[in-house]
Amino acid sequence: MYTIRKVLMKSVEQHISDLLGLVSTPEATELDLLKAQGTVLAAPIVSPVSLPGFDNSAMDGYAVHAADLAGASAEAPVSLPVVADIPAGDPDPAAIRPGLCARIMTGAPLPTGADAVVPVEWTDGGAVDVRIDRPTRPGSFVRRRGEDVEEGATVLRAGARIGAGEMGVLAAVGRRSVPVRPRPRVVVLSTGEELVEPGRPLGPGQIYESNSYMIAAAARDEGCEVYRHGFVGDDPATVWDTLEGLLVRADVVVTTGGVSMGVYDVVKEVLTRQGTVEFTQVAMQPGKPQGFGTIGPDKTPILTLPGNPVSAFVSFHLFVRPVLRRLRGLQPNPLPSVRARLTTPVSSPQGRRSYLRAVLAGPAAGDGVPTVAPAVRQGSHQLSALADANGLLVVPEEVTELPAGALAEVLVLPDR
Ligand SMILES: Nc1nc2c(c(=O)[nH]1)N[C@H]1C(S)=C(S)[C@@H](COP(=O)(O)OP(=O)(O)OC[C@H]3O[C@@H](n4cnc5c(N)ncnc54)[C@H](O)[C@@H]3O)O[C@H]1N2
Ligand code: MOO
Ligand SMILES: [Mg+2]
Repeated sequence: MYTIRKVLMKSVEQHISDLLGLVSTPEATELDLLKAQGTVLAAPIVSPVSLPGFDNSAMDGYAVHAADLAGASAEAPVSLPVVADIPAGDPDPAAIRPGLCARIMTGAPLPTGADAVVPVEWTDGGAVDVRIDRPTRPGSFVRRRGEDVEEGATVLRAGARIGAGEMGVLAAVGRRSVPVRPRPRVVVLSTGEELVEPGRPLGPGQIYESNSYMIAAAARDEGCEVYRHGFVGDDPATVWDTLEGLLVRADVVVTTGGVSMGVYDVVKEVLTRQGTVEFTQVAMQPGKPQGFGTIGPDKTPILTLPGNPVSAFVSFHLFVRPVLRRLRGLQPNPLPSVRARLTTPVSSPQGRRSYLRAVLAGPAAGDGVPTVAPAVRQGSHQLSALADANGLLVVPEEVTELPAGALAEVLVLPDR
């Protein structure tokens, strides 16, 4: 028997705010630098060293007293005796007296006395005596101690995401490990009796399971540690037992399928009984049926996404992503958005905000406005256009038609 209930749909914003109520940013943990990529700093990083740590040469050349080269020119080069060779890593180069110079390599400590470096290209390259054909100034091609980072300076703020640049800075100031928010552990489970693991033969009425792969990939792109359990059929006891068994691995559980109005919509059935998960309809397309709450003794947050693949994809980017960002220690910002000009007209249901898969491209006209081409196939089951889409075109609730040439908001999907 169907139980039919008219539900007032809630707004996308309200749903996001309800979901964010489920999670808070966890305690810090210390991670080895190599394992910290993609995590978020829990405390500012103060440098215990200066960068550079000592005055050193910016060029391969000669360490000189600038005053010795006054008046040097191509016609009247100055010749200086070369009294030392200073490679990078030289622990204690001898002082250079006026009238003398030393060969010096990039990164090598500037010897006491010398106040400038002359690049080898400005000389005859001599090893015993060197002829230099132009003057220089004190400080020329010298990298000063502390000119990049002063000892005691804050080099990274709390909340910074550790990417390649941050990694470089951390290593450069000598950090071996860093205090970060632990990577959220995301368990992904799909449901549906019709599903078959890719690679196996398909029977009549069956389809390949794709949601768990897609959602797991999206969560990994968000810096999470993902356990993709795959899928279970539509048996309520199996669904519950599987979920319960997975809780030890999860900071958050994401399911797909079984949340709509069907008599086999098992996720809704099982979790409604638990009483801690709420099922609702959001005024959007795709992605209308949504569920959220907590399960198990530790009140693990669970987000139940609709089973249609495109609905699950859009739900991830709108709803799961901000939750994961908060767990990671980032601001739970929505996807960035741009205004773009539509290449073809689109239509959208009254009262629901549409998110259409689209391809954003550079401006076609001289007005500098990017263009947005909505995919032709927009059904919630038609996932082919997901492969090319780099944006989600937003059509507001009250708008049912947008003509070609109209300006529209486009959410920018993360780079892959
Ligand atoms: N009478 C109504 N029927 C439906 C409504 C409604 O309001 N009234 N809503 C529709 C909308 S909108 C959506 S979205 C779907 C949501 O469905 P469920 O979350 O219950 O998901 P299922 O029924 O399990 O599956 C829907 C669809 O997606 C395919 N699917 C499911 N899981 C996967 C997977 N892991 N990989 C690939 N494909 C999957 C499944 O085979 C179905 O075709 O409900 C509408 N119905
Ligand atoms: O809302 Mo469903 O997610 O349109 O296909
Ligand atoms: Mg269903």
